[in-house]
Amino acid sequence: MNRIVTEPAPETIDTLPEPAPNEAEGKVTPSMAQYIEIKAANPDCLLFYRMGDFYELFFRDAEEASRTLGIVLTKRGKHHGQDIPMCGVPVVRADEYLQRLIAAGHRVAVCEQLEDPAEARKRGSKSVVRRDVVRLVTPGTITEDNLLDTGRSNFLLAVARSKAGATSDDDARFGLAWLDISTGAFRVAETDGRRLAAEIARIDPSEIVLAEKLFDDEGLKPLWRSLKSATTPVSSAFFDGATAADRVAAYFGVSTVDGFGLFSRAELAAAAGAVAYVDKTQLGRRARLDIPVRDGGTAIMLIDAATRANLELHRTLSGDRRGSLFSAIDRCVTPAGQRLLAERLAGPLTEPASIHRRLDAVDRLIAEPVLRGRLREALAAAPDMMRPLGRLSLARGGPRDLGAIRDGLAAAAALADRLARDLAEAPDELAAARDALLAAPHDLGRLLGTALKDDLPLIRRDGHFVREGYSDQLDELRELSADSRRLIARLEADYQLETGIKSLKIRHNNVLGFFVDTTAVHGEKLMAPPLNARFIHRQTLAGAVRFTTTELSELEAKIASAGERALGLENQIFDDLATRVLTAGDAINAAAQAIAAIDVAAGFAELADREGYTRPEIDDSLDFRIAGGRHPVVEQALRAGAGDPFVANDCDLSPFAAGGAEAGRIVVVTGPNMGGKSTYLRQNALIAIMAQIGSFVPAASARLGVVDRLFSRVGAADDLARGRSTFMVEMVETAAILNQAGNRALVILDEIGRGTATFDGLSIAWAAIEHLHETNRCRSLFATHYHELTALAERLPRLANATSRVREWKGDVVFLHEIVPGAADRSYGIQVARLAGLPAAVITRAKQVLKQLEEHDRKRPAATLIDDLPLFSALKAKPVEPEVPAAPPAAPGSTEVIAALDAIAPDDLSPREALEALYRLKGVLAAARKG
Ligand SMILES: Nc1ncnc2c1ncn2[C@@H]1O[C@H](COP(=O)(O)OP(=O)(O)OP(=O)(O)O)[C@@H](O)[C@H]1O
Repeated sequence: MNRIVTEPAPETIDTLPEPAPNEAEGKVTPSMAQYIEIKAANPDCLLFYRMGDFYELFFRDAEEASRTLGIVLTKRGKHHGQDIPMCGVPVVRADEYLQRLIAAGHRVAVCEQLEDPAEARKRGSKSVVRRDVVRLVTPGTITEDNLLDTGRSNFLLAVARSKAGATSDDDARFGLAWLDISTGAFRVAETDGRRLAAEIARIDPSEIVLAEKLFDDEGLKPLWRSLKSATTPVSSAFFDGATAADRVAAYFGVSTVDGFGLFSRAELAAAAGAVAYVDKTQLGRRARLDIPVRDGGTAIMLIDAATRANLELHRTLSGDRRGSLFSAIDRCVTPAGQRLLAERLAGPLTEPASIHRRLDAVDRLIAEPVLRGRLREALAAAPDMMRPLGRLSLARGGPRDLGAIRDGLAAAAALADRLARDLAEAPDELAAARDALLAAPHDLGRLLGTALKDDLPLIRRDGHFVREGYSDQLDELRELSADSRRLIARLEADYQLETGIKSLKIRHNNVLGFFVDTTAVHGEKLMAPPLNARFIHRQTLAGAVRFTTTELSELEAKIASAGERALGLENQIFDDLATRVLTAGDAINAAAQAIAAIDVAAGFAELADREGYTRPEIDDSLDFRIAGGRHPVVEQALRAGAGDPFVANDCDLSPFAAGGAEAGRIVVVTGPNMGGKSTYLRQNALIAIMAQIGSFVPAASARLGVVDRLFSRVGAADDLARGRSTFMVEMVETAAILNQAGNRALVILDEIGRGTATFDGLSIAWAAIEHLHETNRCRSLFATHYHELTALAERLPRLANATSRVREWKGDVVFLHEIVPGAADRSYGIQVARLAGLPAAVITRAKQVLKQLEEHDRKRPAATLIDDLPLFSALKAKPVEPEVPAAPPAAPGSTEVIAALDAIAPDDLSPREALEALYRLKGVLAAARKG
């Protein structure tokens, strides 16, 4: 790392670990003692130790940071005879380095100088500049824009467990409290052990805090380990149930939390843990938080982590936003809108009325394209107000944050005006947003408009952000310093005249202040009488000599004092404006949320209009009838690529009279590789999600009974970190589905069982379908290459087959991507392999092998196999008991052999007859195998 030091370092007495003579004997210098003390108080953080213009890191911290950041590791002095490793980052670029450290999973304690080094010097030459940690930077508690993703909330989640009355871990109640200190959002919910993982996946926190005991709990360790979020164990005292309510009340400055609504013990404990952790990391600075609200809980579609990942809701499996459902449906123009959309996508609703409330707003904005265009224009001019508000509450805000509130309030006024004027009989959601915008503190917006300049600096330290005309006093001081500058210019002209040196200049730098600058030749003249009476020598450089004069020093003092007073005044004005903003914080936040809600509704309307989506019909039934459905992401990708149209497909999983009103259909989809099976499965799941977040859907029509839980088992990936092979992961996910799906769930299973030997896989797939049909009784889509499974439709009344059509043309396959009723007989795997470029020799050989295998297979077709299965003989007679596990497929011929064995009475046989019986048995088996 390059360091250019142009001036003496401001801190001279406190240059930490300079080698001191006594260190060799094991003693430490006062500055080292200070470092060690602060580091000891923050053992789990990298310590950013402020020294002048740098944050320095020492010892192991330095080694760790230099590795993570790729910056040079140097050494500075000795400690107990050993070199002290050191590295540093410039304060001006600290954010960038912090971001990388946080992303790499570190926590950073920022230790600042709390006084001017000159102050410390006054206490004696040995004294050390006072320093302390002012903030812990952790993944869940950041507020800076460049550390955050603008379109994503940054949640800190606190998890508390209450075992009261529970008999097992699954029964234990878990309190969840999650907050985003950058926006103030604060929610709580309660869940049980079974739903905990799915809830955490929905919240998608950046950091989780929990009591050490919970962190070390053997039963929960696999869950913590599986999470991407940083997990931070803290003392159990953070979650102490006895003081939780008081702690939360104290944070909000109220005497009781009763006014916030009813919270369970577990929820309160979690909320207390969350605010205690905020206090700990912000070191007493009070982050502005909304009053905690109980989250929808049961009114939200539960989607587990694997399903979220597989369906690529927020990001693709490779971690990109591009290619995800989010990016396909995001037409928001504000960061707050994007965050709200991401949150809605994470938790689709399950109450038809709430869904329709959102759909009504979208519907109306589709019907009013001119108004929508105007609203979106106004929205685009609205900066994020939530995060600036968060920073101001933590005294971390700058002039641009005040500017964002000013511009945000102006946009809020324009939006409110537009809605009030142009939208008669507004649907509920838009009416509520309009009212929140009307109630925003518009006077304050106007005040900020008169107080702040148009273009604002990032930091307040150097002033220059208050507009002329706002404060008479400030204007006077500015005038004074402008006057003084004019005086200096006049002085320069006078000196040139007096000395006859035309090149004489008055200049300024930070070390000398104002000075008279001449060349070396002219310098001689000024140092000689009579001019030396006026010009006092300050500095001689290679080509220049510098002087000062009494008038110049006086003027400088005047300018400095006017500048200092002006700066002081600007800072006072800043504090005053920031206080006013914080006082109106709740109303500003409500307006910011209203802006986000309008943005999402208008974005959905834009999306539906441009993409030809329709309004889904949603109710409490178990229907699932989609006509002309499309995959929102693939459709857009095809259009952006070769421009191919997406082939729309129907899907009907609705119950029907003969199948029982309380159970949906299962559709088994077979068809060639590349035929569009996976796309079809996913598109139907995505349509359900889109409908339930309140969006129109890519279909000609869609009638859906709400889905309360969505499961998917698609794609295959191993999880070596958790010691699970691909097949094991598949089975764990399948087990979760079969154990948990109720009749309101939607289940998407893609190629179950393909990760193992054919018969094992087929048997598992088989049994899974039966279980879904008989026990889970939920709406399901099942894609498979086991064509044998299509025969199940004859026996399971609510099972239907669908297949993806292909056309064969001169030995090639053409994929039509049409999903039609019926079953496929082949997979065309070899044709697809040829398209993929497998060597011709391999293709030819594969065809030979396939032919032989098919001939062999013809001798025992699938139907015979099914008839052989004891389960199916039983099924014909009476329905299967749900709990009875399906029997595996029997080996061909076993029934006949068993019957023949049954007929033998060994005690009645001579040895010769026994031998003959054995030959007979072998004969029966051979005959059965031949078919
Ligand atoms: N309805 C459709 N309209 C147009 N193109 C489609 C459609 N469905 C799928 N495709 C295209 O076909 C490709 C293959 O689809 P998909 O992966 O769904 O096939 P699959 O049947 O699941 O294949 P495999 O059995 O090999 O997994 C997709 O990447 C997509 O580009």
